[in-house]
Amino acid sequence: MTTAIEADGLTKRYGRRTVVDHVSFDVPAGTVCGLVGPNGAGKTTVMSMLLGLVRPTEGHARLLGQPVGGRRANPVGALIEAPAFHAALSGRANLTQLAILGRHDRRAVEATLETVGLAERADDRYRTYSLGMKQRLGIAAALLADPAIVILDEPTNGVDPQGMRDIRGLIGRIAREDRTVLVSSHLLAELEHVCDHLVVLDHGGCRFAGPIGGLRGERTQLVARTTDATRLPELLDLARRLDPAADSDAATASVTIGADRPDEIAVRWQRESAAAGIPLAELSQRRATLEDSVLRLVTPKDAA
Ligand SMILES: Nc1ncnc2c1ncn2[C@@H]1O[C@H](COP(=O)(O)OP(=O)(O)OP(=O)(O)O)[C@@H](O)[C@H]1O
Repeated sequence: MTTAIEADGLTKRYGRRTVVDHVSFDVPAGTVCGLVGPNGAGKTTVMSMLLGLVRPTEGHARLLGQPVGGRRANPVGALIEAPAFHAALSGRANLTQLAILGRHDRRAVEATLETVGLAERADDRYRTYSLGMKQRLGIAAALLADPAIVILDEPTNGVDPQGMRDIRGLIGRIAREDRTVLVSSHLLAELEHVCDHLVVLDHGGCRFAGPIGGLRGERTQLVARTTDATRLPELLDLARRLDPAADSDAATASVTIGADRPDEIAVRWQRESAAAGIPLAELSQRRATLEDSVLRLVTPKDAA
């Protein structure tokens, strides 16, 4: 399988601060890869290095085998930060200007307007567009040169739920056109249904990189509910002996733990709760969601 994006030890320091720390990952051609992590994790900086906009302090990147920042232009289109369009011009006029400036085929304007679902509103002024439409026009601009790789930085940021769904659908369509998409978000739930691959960043470091199946449903969780909410702290103490990352939820008087061997852990937990005299109403198993799995990889805010 061809590798579309190759990050090899990418590192960025600003003064003494390391904001991206030896990040390495490969994205196979034709896949959608999500780049996720909390605010400030380093997503934009990694994307900027892949685009040659920021020079790595160490490490290097290749796009379809070509070094980033080398002599040959990289086959990449991007939406990074807010797209800069002329408010008084229509979507079509804005794209046409960009096509002229970039010496792209003018027919690409109509094709990309279709792809991003803006053909019907193409003659309306940019300033009348919703945030979701503005982002889609930004994606259209990224597609003008017919790039093999598309890099989108937080394209759904601030967009309403319908707009988000439109953008997710669009990302799927772009990938089906045989392109590789790298898309970032601090909200995994937004991306999990469109991504094949995932790169998880936290405090500049790479916590996971690979096919999403490697994370999804990796662990089972046990949820125990007590009928006596005053005993919840004790139940949590017991749970933390089995899984230091166990967490409690006061609203449901329940405690959740991750368990690789759920049956064995359930028996132990039941026995120890009974010995401590904590009444359990329910002990159930559920598959950890992808978000649960990713949250386990990133440092909680209060521990940062
Ligand atoms: N030019 C710069 N000079 C100094 N520090 C910078 C610069 N650019 C980014 N940083 C810092 O690097 C860290 C990572 O920033 P980056 O924008 O890459 O994170 P992010 O994951 O994209 O965050 P967000 O989700 O908030 O956009 C932040 O702490 C940021 O303040």
